Amino acid sequence: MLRALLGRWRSSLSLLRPAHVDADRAKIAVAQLGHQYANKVVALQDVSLNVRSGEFVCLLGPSGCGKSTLLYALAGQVKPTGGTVAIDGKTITGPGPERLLMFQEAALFPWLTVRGNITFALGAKGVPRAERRERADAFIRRVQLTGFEDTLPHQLSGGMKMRASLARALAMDPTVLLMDEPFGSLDAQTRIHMQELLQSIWMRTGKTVVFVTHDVHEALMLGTRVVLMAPRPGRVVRDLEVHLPMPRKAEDAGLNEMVRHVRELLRQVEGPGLQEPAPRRPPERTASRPGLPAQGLPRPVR
Ligand SMILES: Nc1ncnc2c1ncn2[C@@H]1O[C@H](COP(=O)(O)OP(=O)(O)OP(=O)(O)O)[C@@H](O)[C@H]1O
Repeated sequence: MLRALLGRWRSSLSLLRPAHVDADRAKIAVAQLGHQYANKVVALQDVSLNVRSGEFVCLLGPSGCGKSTLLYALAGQVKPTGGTVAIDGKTITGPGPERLLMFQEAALFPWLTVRGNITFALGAKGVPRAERRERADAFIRRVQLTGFEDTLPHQLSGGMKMRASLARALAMDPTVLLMDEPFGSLDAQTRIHMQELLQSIWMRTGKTVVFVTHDVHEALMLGTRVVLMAPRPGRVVRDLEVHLPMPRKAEDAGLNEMVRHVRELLRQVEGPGLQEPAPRRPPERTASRPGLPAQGLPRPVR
């Protein structure tokens, strides 16, 4: 019995392997990235990370380890103080239409319906008026919101708002989707539902996704790769490929064994001196978020 359990544990952990991706084969190539904020906090130090096209990479780590700073540097919203980010071999200098950033807030225009939010975004992208409605409805179907096309955001639940936001993001057709704890404010059940939905959409569309989370289970449920980060200074400490088959189920035994193992790895890399809470963010960072219909639109440079 014990031998069987040990065997199963070993076999699921063998599905977690160090990642090695050459920069010249990468969709996203991050090289020796560093970022120091004006208050001298070193949010990132010497971060190098290569992401293949079509990978689902989860940035995982405790509060303050620089996950969001790295994500915003990929979006071109943070100008790093050192190093480079290249997309398809071209160094980025700011935001671009091939990358789209999604936040925890759904950021829908409150006066527009679900369909209206999407057709507005399609209009901004230059899609002809005649095509917008049909395309919007196709994405509404994809996120399972059929029947809510004419509903205003305040009439939707948190999960439904997030689905509408995801439909709008997909309608913009970026090749890279950058997601900053998008399901962080949802209840546990809705969160699992959203994870399953996102996974099935990712499997069909093959988008490159970089997804920030501090939830180990979420990272292993979704990621083909998990990048473990540690704070002060923010850095990458492990880069692991997850070879668990997809689609994954939240209660899958192999997944949950892996979760326990990665939690232990995180405990080791965090160390005793890192348990103190991270300094609070300055107010301007969050103040601009509520109600900000800002998918893909410039956010303040931090
Ligand atoms: N605008 C800013 N000005 C100064 N320091 C900042 C700013 N934004 C973040 N920081 C600091 O940079 C470090 C990394 O922050 P970041 O938000 O990137 O970490 P994180 O891992 O995403 O944290 P969390 O999980 O809490 O969102 C932290 O110490 C944070 O206090």
